[in-house]
Amino acid sequence: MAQPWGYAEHNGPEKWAQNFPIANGPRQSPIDIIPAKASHDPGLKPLKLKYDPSTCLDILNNGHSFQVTFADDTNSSTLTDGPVSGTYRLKQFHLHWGATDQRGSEHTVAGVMYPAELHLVHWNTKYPNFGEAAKQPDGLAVVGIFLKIGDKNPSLQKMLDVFDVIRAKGKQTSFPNFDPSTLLPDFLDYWTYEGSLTTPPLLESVTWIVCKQPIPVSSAQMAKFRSLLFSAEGEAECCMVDNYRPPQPLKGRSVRASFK
Ligand SMILES: NS(=O)(=O)c1c(F)c(F)c(S(=O)(=O)CCO)c(N[C@H]2CCc3ccccc32)c1F
Ligand SMILES: [Zn+2]
Repeated sequence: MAQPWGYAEHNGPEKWAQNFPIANGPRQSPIDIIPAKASHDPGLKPLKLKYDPSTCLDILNNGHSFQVTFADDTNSSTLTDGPVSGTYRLKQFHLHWGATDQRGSEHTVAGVMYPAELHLVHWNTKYPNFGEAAKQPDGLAVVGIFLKIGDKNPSLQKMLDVFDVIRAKGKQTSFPNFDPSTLLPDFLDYWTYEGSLTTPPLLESVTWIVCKQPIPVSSAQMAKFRSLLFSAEGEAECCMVDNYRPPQPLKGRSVRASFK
């Protein structure tokens, strides 16, 4: 069985290529986004995100992040337009963050790291399900939203309020009627490029849509994110921090901007 991957010295991003050789592939994520080098594409449509809170199911500590999972058996919560064609269904969202407020995002902007980055993972409904879509070059679309230290975020607080129940790996609790629209920035200007999952299996099936405008999070809320554990109950406690992959080589890819 492949050695379980993680973010520690012995099983972290520098070691992933041993079990997942695609880690050195041509369209890996994340990347450093250099705004001056991104080309404005007037053909890019505004992002259309339609989320139905009744599709929200539960929140889980999966040992790599926390993820909020959605019912994806109908087109109730979808991403359309933007850089994609067709309809992509919301599967889950999760977060990456650092051990301090100075690091934690996966994408960087001209080398600047944010304290955290939210990912809303969607799959292309031209394929039968997430697993099949994840194997296709146009199978997934992930919306990335940066978190920036500022005011307390009441929407993030709704998740933080149940963190005591999901502190250890494998813990899950129902999380009904959460509206992910409340996590979106006011303006949905974005950069987009062809990339991959940023965790194993690192599949090169993601159209990345990274929003320029961050959402606020307080430093106290960031500290609460760091109270989660990578470890399961009964194991030596290991704080869930620095669960981010660093930027990967662009390898000739272009980054387009939806804005001037
Ligand atoms: N940054 S990212 O958007 O590339 C990305 C992650 F970074 C990440 F951690 C996860 S995960 O499910 O929390 C753990 C790995 O499976 C997923 N989850 C995806 C990958 C595999 C899978 C299977 C079912 C549902 C969601 C996912 C993910 F798409
Ligand atoms: Zn992610």
